[in-house]
Amino acid sequence: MIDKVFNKSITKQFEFDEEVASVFDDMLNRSVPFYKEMQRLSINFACNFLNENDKVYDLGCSTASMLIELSHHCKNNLKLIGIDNSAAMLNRAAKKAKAFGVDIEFINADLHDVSYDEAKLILSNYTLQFIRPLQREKLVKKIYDSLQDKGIFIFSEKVISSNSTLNKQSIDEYYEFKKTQGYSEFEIAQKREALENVLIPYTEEENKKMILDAGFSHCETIFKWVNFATFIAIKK
Ligand SMILES: C[S@@+](CC[C@H](N)C(=O)[O-])C[C@H]1O[C@@H](n2cnc3c(N)ncnc32)[C@H](O)[C@@H]1O
Ligand SMILES: O=C(O)C(=O)C[C@]1(C(=O)O)C=C[C@@H](O)C=C1
Repeated sequence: MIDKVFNKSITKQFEFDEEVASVFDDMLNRSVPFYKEMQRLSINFACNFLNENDKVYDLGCSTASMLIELSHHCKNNLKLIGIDNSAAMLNRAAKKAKAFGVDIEFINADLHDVSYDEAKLILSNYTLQFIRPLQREKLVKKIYDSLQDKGIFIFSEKVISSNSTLNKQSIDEYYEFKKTQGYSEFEIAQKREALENVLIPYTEEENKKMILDAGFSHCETIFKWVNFATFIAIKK
């Protein structure tokens, strides 16, 4: 279904509710520049590290697009677990996984309340940005603690620039991108307002610092388009 959520005046902050879930795949494809390329690259990097029966978690899995793609491209059999606190998203995720014949365990819970034991790979795309900063640092520490030695954390985030001029130019560039994807200026403005204080982006440097502070030995940007970045972090 086509995303028309912000075609009307907003009455509340952005939420991953039934209305958003029902159009979410279209929303992400049209709102995140190079979303498919980010998936392709993340999966190629991830597969190099994965062995038979490794456990893979996707934190904030939404409709399970990433886990389904991963299962199609990795030659090894994997234990796939998707976690999300939106029941509306997980309903769709379960139907999609069934339709694609992919075995995924879904957990409907807050990311703070479940353990990701013995993970070889943890994925989290555009989700940490929705976690309050103090909680975010704690969650990243938990991710680090849950990973096996030599485990990998791949995550994507909307990012800001610490340079205010470049930051403004980046936002303008992003809104131009949204227009090319068919969103009107009204829709763009409505969504911007709904996301205020809900989506809290860090700079690329802040993201890397948070990762290294949690104990990871290495963190690298594997993809970036203006204000969207994908990182890979390695546990020694
Ligand atoms: C932008 S979406 C993620 C997109 C998805 N990773 C993908 O690439 O298709 C963020 C997801 O995180 C979930 N989420 C946000 N905060 C959460 C929390 N505290 N616990 C569990 N899930 C959360 C939302 O319900 C939503 O489905
Ligand atoms: O910042 C925006 O306006 C966006 O649309 C980006 C973004 C994201 O980065 O997650 C925000 C909310 C939706 O989950 C889809 C895309």
